[in-house]
Amino acid sequence: MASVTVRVPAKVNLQLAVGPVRDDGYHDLVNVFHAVSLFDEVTACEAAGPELTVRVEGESAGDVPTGPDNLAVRAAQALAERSGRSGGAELVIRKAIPVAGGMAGGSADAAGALVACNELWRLGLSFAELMEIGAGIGSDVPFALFGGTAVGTGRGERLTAVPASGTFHWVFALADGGLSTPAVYAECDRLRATGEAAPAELALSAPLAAALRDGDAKALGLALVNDLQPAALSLRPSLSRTLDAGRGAGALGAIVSGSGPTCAFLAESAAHAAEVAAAVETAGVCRSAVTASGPVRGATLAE
Ligand SMILES: C[C@](O)(CO)[C@H](O)COP(=O)(O)OP(=O)(O)OC[C@H]1O[C@@H](n2ccc(N)nc2=O)[C@H](O)[C@@H]1O
Ligand SMILES: Nc1ncnc2c1ncn2[C@@H]1O[C@H](COP(=O)(O)OP(=O)(O)OP(=O)(O)O)[C@@H](O)[C@H]1O
Repeated sequence: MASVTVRVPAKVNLQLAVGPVRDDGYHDLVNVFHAVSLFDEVTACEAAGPELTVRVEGESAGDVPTGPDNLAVRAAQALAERSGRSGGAELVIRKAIPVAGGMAGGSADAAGALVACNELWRLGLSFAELMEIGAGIGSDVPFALFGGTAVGTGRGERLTAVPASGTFHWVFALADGGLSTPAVYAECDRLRATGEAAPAELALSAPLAAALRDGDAKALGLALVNDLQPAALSLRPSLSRTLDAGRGAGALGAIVSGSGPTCAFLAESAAHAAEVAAAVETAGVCRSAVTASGPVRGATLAE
């Protein structure tokens, strides 16, 4: 039976500037996404009937819904509706991206399902059409298709590539349990309403853009900024110990990834990343630590 497999990267946010809450409940952002080499794999298999089913494999499979709420199923459903084809497929997700970890794992699976089903069903939709359908599923989905390093405006779905040179080496400290993205945005609003946090300027950071252009990891480490970090720390105070452990191990930058609770550390080299990972694991401040590099391509058909 025919099947198509797509590999999709996780993201870390290098700059996450969050504006005031909008009437539709979303926040306007200046969101610099960076795709890293931590991948989920989505396989779409031909099915006999018109049903869309999903199976999830991997350590954290138990935390992922396997019904119509699964973001990969929702994406395949939206693709079927948009193309007028009543699609049937069995989706298999091999999960390596932490669930509810601030690394857009669910969005990656949605992007993977769009690319895989577009191919399996021979729909021939364009990249731009897949991006548009993806934006209807979640704000982070278009970037999982786009990949590389890019700035997202609006709610994060309007993307422009950001020039970057070289490879950056990362460590991700994975936490036990996740954080809810809406809850972290709501906490950010609350902290601002009480004066405990100040709203950011919605502009691409010039030092960050220069560091990316020059491939300067030291400068990039200093320029990392996440407006959701105070909110994630407020909801999960123990993350400050995780960040401190990475800084203590000589990381060039330490930041909560998106809405958290994963913490991201920038290292000087692959060897330095392995040292930082070992140090944060030994400090006992995370479930485990993994190394990765970026930027990498967005959702890509496997050979
Ligand atoms: C934190 C980030 O991961 C950074 O890239 C994203 O902004 C979140 O993107 P996502 O998980 O794809 O989020 P969505 O599924 O679009 O929205 C989930 C919820 O997050 C909040 N949300 C999301 C994006 C945004 N620009 N403003 C928001 O306030 C809203 O409460 C929304 O109901
Ligand atoms: N395929 C999927 N993989 C992971 N979670 C999924 C999936 N489909 C639905 N979900 C639900 O979405 C919630 C958020 O999952 P996800 O892993 O995308 O969070 P996240 O990485 O914090 O997202 P983001 O960084 O985009 O805010 C999970 O708690 C889970 O219930």
